[in-house]
Amino acid sequence: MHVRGVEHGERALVVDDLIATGGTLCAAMDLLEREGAEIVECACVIELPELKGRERLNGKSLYVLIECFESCDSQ
Ligand SMILES: O=P(O)(O)OC[C@H]1O[C@H](OP(=O)(O)OP(=O)(O)O)[C@H](O)[C@@H]1O
Ligand SMILES: Nc1ncnc2[nH]cnc12
Repeated sequence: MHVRGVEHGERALVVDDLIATGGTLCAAMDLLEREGAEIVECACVIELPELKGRERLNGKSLYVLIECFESCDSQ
């Protein structure tokens, strides 16, 4: 991942298509925070709640459109 053009104190919304373990969102937040951004919220289209990615976000607000449980896979 690569960050450019982030100014200290800027407010950031981190958007990804999917949250599974939360590793990707955490890495993105770490990178932005190191550049001085303030993460306001995260948003994803799909959450796989059973992988508990939300718990890795240090209490950061996460908005999702669809929660997909393992039982969704076969439907
Ligand atoms: O919450 P995590 O466990 O980090 O997983 C979520 C990430 O996994 C997928 O990307 P992937 O690395 O599979 O590649 P992609 O960008 O090609 O979709 C997805 O697009 C998220 O970015
Ligand atoms: N467990 C998972 N299922 C589907 N897509 C993914 N992308 C990253 N982890 C995934």
